[in-house]
Amino acid sequence: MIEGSAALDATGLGKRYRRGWALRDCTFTLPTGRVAALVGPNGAGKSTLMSLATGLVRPTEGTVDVLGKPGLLAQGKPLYQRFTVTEMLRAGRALNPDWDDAYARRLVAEAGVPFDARIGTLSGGQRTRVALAVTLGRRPPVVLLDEPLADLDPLARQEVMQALLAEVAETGTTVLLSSHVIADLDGICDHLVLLSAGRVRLTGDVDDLLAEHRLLIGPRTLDVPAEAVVERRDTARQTTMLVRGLGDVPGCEAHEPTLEELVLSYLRADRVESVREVAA
Ligand SMILES: Nc1ncnc2c1ncn2[C@@H]1O[C@H](COP(=O)(O)OP(=O)(O)OP(=O)(O)O)[C@@H](O)[C@H]1O
Repeated sequence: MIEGSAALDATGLGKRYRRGWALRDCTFTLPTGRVAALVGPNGAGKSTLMSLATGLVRPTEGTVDVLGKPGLLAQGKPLYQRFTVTEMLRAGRALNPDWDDAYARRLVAEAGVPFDARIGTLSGGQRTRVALAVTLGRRPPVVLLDEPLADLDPLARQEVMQALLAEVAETGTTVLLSSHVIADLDGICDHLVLLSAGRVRLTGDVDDLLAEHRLLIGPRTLDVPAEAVVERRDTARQTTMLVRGLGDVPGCEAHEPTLEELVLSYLRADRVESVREVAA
C-alpha cells in the first residue's frame, strides 16, 4: 500500500531477464505533484522501471506501489495506425471511465494535429502529441512518459513540457519522464531519479541535490577528501571536480552545478568506473 504523500514507492525493486539484471535494488519514493526526471544511459533500466510501475512486467524481487492506475506513454507510442485522430480519441473514451474528452481534444488542437488525419500518415512528432493526449485524457494521477520528447522539434518540446507543467499545477498530477536531453529537463523537473547499470545512483529533490554539490575549478594541485569527489577531470592547466557535501574549498572557483552538469558528471564517472571493471 502506498502511504502519505508518495505517488510512487519502490523498495528493493529488481527485474532479471535471461541475460542478467535489468534493474536491481531500486529503492526510492516519488512525492505527489512532482515532475521527476528519470535519466540514465542506454540500457540503464528506465523503460524496465516504467513497465514494472505500470504492472506490465512483474518484479523478480521487491515491490513498487503507485497511486491509482498510472498512465504510460511507452517508447514505441502504440496507436492504431488506421484510426483517424478522432477515432483514436473515441477509443480512449470508450476504454476509460474517467476520460476527459474536452481536455484530450484541446491537447490535440493545441498541437495543430488535424482530427480527420489517419494516425499512420502523421509525422513522428504529431503521433507523439496524439499519444500524449490519449495518455493524459485518462486523467491518471501518475503519468509515466518514456522519452516523450525524442522526436519533437525544439519548439514542440517546450510546448509539451509547458503543457505538462500546467497539468501538474492544475491537477496535482505526478509525472515521471525519461529523457536523454538533460537541458530540456532543466528548470522543469523538480525531482531526479538517476539510474546507472540497473541501480539508483542518485535521487531526490533537484534543488536539494544541486545545493549539496559544487563544481570546483582550480589548479591541478587542488586537493579535497577523496570520498567527496564524484568526478575529477584534469587538463594540462587545471582541474574540474564535482564534489558532494563539502564546505568552502580555498584556492579554487566554486559554483553550484546546473542539472545537466550534475547528471553528466555522474554518468561520466560511472562510465569510467564500468570501463575499469571490464578491463580488470
Ligand atoms: N524483454 C527483455 N528481455 C531481455 N532483456 C531485456 C528486456 N527488456 C530490457 N532488457 C534488458 O534490460 C536492460 C535495461 O533495459 P531498458 O530498456 O530498461 O533500458 P533503458 O534505460 O530504457 O534504455 P534506453 O535509454 O536505451 O531506452 C538492457 O540491458 C536490456 O537489454
